Order: sequence, then C-alpha cells, then structure tokens
Amino acid sequence: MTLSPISLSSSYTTTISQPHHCSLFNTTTSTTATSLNLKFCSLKPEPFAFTSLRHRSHHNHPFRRTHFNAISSALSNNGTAPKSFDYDLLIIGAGVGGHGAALHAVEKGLKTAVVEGDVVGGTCVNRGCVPSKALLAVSGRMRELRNDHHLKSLGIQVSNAGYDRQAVADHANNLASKIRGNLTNSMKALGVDILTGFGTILGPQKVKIGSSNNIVTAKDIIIATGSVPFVPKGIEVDGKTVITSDHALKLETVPDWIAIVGSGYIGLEFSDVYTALGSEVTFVEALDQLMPGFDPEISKLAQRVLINPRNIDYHTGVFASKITPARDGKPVLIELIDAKTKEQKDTLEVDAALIATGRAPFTQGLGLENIDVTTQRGFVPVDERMRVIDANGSLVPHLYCIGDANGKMMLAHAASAQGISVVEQVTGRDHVLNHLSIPAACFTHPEISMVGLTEPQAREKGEKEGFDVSVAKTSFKANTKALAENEGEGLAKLIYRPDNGEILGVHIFGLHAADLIHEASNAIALGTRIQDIKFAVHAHPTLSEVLDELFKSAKVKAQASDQVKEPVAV
Ligand SMILES: Cc1cc2nc3c(=O)[nH]c(=O)nc-3n(C[C@H](O)[C@H](O)[C@H](O)COP(=O)(O)OP(=O)(O)OC[C@H]3O[C@@H](n4cnc5c(N)ncnc54)[C@H](O)[C@@H]3O)c2cc1C
Ligand SMILES: NC(=O)c1ccc[n+]([C@@H]2O[C@H](COP(=O)([O-])OP(=O)(O)OC[C@H]3O[C@@H](n4cnc5c(N)ncnc54)[C@H](O)[C@@H]3O)[C@@H](O)[C@H]2O)c1
Repeated sequence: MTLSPISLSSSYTTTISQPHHCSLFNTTTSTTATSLNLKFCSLKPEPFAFTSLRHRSHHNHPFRRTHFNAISSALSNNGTAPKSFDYDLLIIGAGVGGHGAALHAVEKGLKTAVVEGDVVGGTCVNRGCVPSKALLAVSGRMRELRNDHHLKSLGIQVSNAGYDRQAVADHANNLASKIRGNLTNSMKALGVDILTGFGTILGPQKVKIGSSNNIVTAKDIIIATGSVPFVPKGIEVDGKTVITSDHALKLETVPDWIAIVGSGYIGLEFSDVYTALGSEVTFVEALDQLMPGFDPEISKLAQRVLINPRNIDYHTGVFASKITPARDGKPVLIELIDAKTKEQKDTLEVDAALIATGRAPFTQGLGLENIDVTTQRGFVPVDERMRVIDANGSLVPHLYCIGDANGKMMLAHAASAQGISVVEQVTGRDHVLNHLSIPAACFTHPEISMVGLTEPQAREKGEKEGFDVSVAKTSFKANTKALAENEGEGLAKLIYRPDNGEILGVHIFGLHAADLIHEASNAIALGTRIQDIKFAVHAHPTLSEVLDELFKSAKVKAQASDQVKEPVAV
C-alpha cells in the first residue's frame, strides 16, 4: 500500500477530524491547529486500478461527437485544455453523490469514471445514513419491547427485552458492507471505471490520481468529495470518550452518561439510539432551543415527545468551549460558556461526549488553486446548476461540484439529485434542481420529516414578496391506522399560499413521517397546487390519510380553487 502524504491547509479556526474508523485515512487525531497534515492513502499501489468489468462503446455516441468538437475555447488560464479525453465524465468521490451521477451518466451514454481515495460509498454508506439507520432500527425495536404500557394496550406481554452490544454493532457494520458491495457492483456492471487513489485537479479537464503522474483527462469533471465531522476549536477528540459520529457508529461502548454537543440531526438520532440502549443523555446546544433547524412548532412537539419523557436533560444557549477526554481516572470534562456573553457557565463531568456540531467539506488537497477557485469555509462555490465559480466570479468551464462539498444541502439524496442534474446539463438538457422540493427526515421514534420552508421562513418570504401565508394542521390522533398501532402522537403541518394554493412547506412529526413526506415533496417538485392534490385518493386505512386530510383542510381562495385541472377520461 502506498501512502501519499498530502499537506492540507485549512482556513478554519477549528479542527477537522478525519474519519478515524478507516485506517486508509491515516490521520492524526484532532488538534486545535488552524492547519493540519493528513495522509491519504491509495488502496492499491500505482498505477491506479481500473476495475470496470466491461466497457460500453461510447465513441459513436452522437452527443460525444458533437460536444468534443465544441470544447470551450474560453478555458481559464490555469493550464491548457487537453485536445482529446480519456472520459466524457470523471467524478471525484464515489459517495452517494458520485454514484448517482455515474449511473445516470452511463444511462446517457457517457464514458464515465469515478475516482475514490478511500472506500466506495463515502459517508452515507460507511459512516452515515446506512449504519445509523441500522442502529436506529434496533432503537425502535428496543423502545417497543421495553414499553410495557404500549404493549399492554395492544394486549402483548414481553419480558426482559435486552440486547447484545457487539451484535448490534455488527448489524450496522454488516449493513454498510452489504450496501457498499451493492454500490460497487452496480457501477462495475454498468461499465463505470472505478479509479482508486486521491484525485487532484491539475488544470482544466485534468486530474491526477494518487501521488505519481497518473493523469486522466475528461470532458467534464464533477467534484463530489463530501464532508467530514466538524469539531469546534477547544474540543479534543480521542475516539474513545470524546467521539464524533464516525466513532459512535461503531458502537464500541454504550456509556452510562453521554453528553451530546449539538441537537441537530446527528445529535437527535444518536439520543434516540443511546437512550433506547440505556444511556443517560445531556444535550449541549449553542442556540436558545433544542433542534433549532426544524420548524419551531415541530421542535416544540418533538421536545415534548422525544426529549422530556426520556432520560435526557439539556443546556441551551451554551457553547462547549473546551472538552477534555477521560484520563487518569477522571471523567470527560466539558466547559460550558454562555453563547452570547462568552462567560463561563458550568463544567459537566460525563462518561463520554459525542460531538455533533455539523460537518466540514472535504476539499483540501483537491488542487482547486490550480483552476483559480477559492473555497468559502472549505465549500466549493457553485451556481444553481452546480457549476463551479472561480475567484473572479466566473464559471469554470466543464467543472461542477455536487453534494456535501458545495454545502447547499448536506443530504445523501440531495447529492445524488445534484449529480443527476449535472449529467442532464452536460448531455445537452438544461436542468435546475429545486432544492425547496427536496425532503429531509430525522429517523427518531417517531420520525420527523420536512420539505420546503418553515413557518417563520415562509412568513418572511410572504412579507418580502407581498403574499399571505396560511397554515393547516392535522393530528395523527384522528388517523385510524395510527390509532390501530396505538401511535396517535403526531402532527402534520402545511404552510401554503391561500391566494393560489402553492405549497410552501410541509412538516410532519409522527409514525413513518419519513415515508409520508414524499407526497408533499413530489407535489412541490411538480408544481401541484392544493386545489388539485386535495382530490387525490388515498387508501383507507393508511397513514397517508394524514396528508389527505391536511390538503383537504387548507382554505384556498375560491378563484384559485375554481381552476381545477381538466379531468382525464378513462
Ligand atoms: C451519522 C450521519 C447520518 C446521516 N444520515 C443521513 C440520512 O439518514 N439521510 C441523508 O440523506 N443523509 C444523511 N447523512 C448525510 C449524508 O451522509 C451526506 O449528505 C452524503 O453522504 C453526502 O454525499 P457526497 O457524495 O456528497 O459525499 P460523501 O458521501 O462524503 O462521499 C465523498 C467521497 O469522496 C471521497 N473523496 C474525498 N476527496 C477525494 C479525492 N480528492 N479524491 C478521491 N476521492 C475523494 C471520499 O473518500 C468519499 O468516499 C448522514 C450523515 C452522517 C454523518
Ligand atoms: N437523517 C438525516 O438526514 C441526517 C442524519 C444525520 C446527519 N445528517 C446531515 O449531516 C449534517 C450534520 O449533522 P449535525 O447534526 O452534525 O449538524 P446540524 O447542523 O444538523 O446540527 C448541529 C447543531 O450543533 C449546534 N452547535 C454547533 N456548535 C456548537 C457548540 N460548540 N456547542 C454547542 N452546540 C453547537 C448547532 O446550533 C446545531 O443545532 C447535517 O447537515 C445533516 O444534513 C442528516
């Protein structure tokens, strides 16, 4: 194995903790320096490995013939553009963003390669969505089996539900391996070349793979290099008692008492897991309320159901300014300061601390300076079509950035959708992704989901643009299926324009909220108005009737309601 040292310089005043779980990212543990050295190793010795099973013949593809002739003569002055190309499309990073783009590119007939410096699947598959959902599946079952009151009301008796920590950890790890295999095989089967090594952009349409001179050219390049945990300055991560999600997902321990710094998605999902497995949790949140990113009404309800009745306490409006791992028989020490005044507030002594304070883009060492691109807090600046913008504000020809690395929306399906959107563009069809139609979900028990604007955001927009905003709500308590499951605790909230029936946002808290949101997100994506969707029929009894009722309860002005779409004869 060849280790390729890459000197990274960071503009952060914080620490970036690289994925510790993976020996391939050979890195020092977190430091508080403003720059850090990181070693990134190739999986295979140079030259880089071609792992595709078969190649489609792309050379006669009509698009290839035309677009190669039309290579922009306006390329920037950073190196010269190649005259012919190894690939139509080269994607740096084989996470879900890169994978989604690659599959769509093959469908469009592009000769495609992905460059991956670690393992296929990136954060989502190896250190994110996939293993966390495996742990949350266990959390859900444990909650049910330990909820005597709930079980009794259904007439069920269970005694002594327990778990085997290592077996739970294995479930998460095995699932990640399985999905990683599926992703790899799907690309290989379609003829996508998987080039192993760290990708560095040398100039327009040119990428070096690994540390030696393996240079690959491509007509279009997509940066899809993702993100790593963001660890604020002053926090020392040791990977054992002070951990990030990368470590927590391995479930090496279930601490008796764990502080979770940050009550966003990661904090909330892990509080669900840890409390189900028996830990006591203390949240430390910098803003004045828990779950500050969600619609305030939903956060309030979530706090009532997911926080207050559980073994959780919290400190809001405080920063964890210094965290020292447990050592020499002392517990983990967390110094709290007031988020506004910066005055010392308290010191917590806990068994462990999970740092869930957001994620930092992984864009160091990418060679962005070679194409005159300056990152913004590490994020690659892009326009609404994911085209990379250089330091002068001009678009860099043939270069795109998708997923966590551009920071538009740090979600797996957003990364993939952005990749598909780019492929549409490079194959001649203009496409702009509507990020307000992309749903998000937090997989707690019960789940939280959302799409579009929160109520405060919608009201602010309405005020600026001069339209009224209305809100409709329905409760899960009135839903037959939810009641049959004895899961009536839930709310769906619709934020809309009463003048024209436009859906501005939908927020759901309740059983299977993550699955229910898609009716709303599809409606926003397709521009469907409330006066149309309210006539859509839902099977009875299903949870989807919560949304049916929600749309029906909205009060759209008569004029707009009269313009119902023409019926389609069958
Ligand atoms: C604990 C956790 C749970 C999450 N749960 C969810 C969820 O339930 N749903 C959801 O939608 N999102 C979830 N996310 C977010 C989701 O994982 C990310 O939004 C998503 O992985 C971003 O995809 P990406 O393709 O942009 O980047 P990544 O998945 O990070 O992939 C980037 C890839 O690029 C590689 N790479 C980086 N630099 C180079 C280089 N120079 N050369 C070669 N290769 C390189 C990396 O090794 C990596 O494989 C979760 C995240 C975490 C941490
Ligand atoms: N189910 C999902 O889709 C899912 C699950 C996990 C993660 N993710 C993605 O991963 C990303 C990262 O998640 P996350 O939960 O780490 O970030 P987040 O941005 O959702 O939440 C971070 C929280 O930490 C708080 N915070 C920041 N610094 C602090 C400090 N020093 N002291 C106390 N509080 C502090 C912030 O106010 C915020 O509430 C998210 O953007 C999300 O999109 C998604």
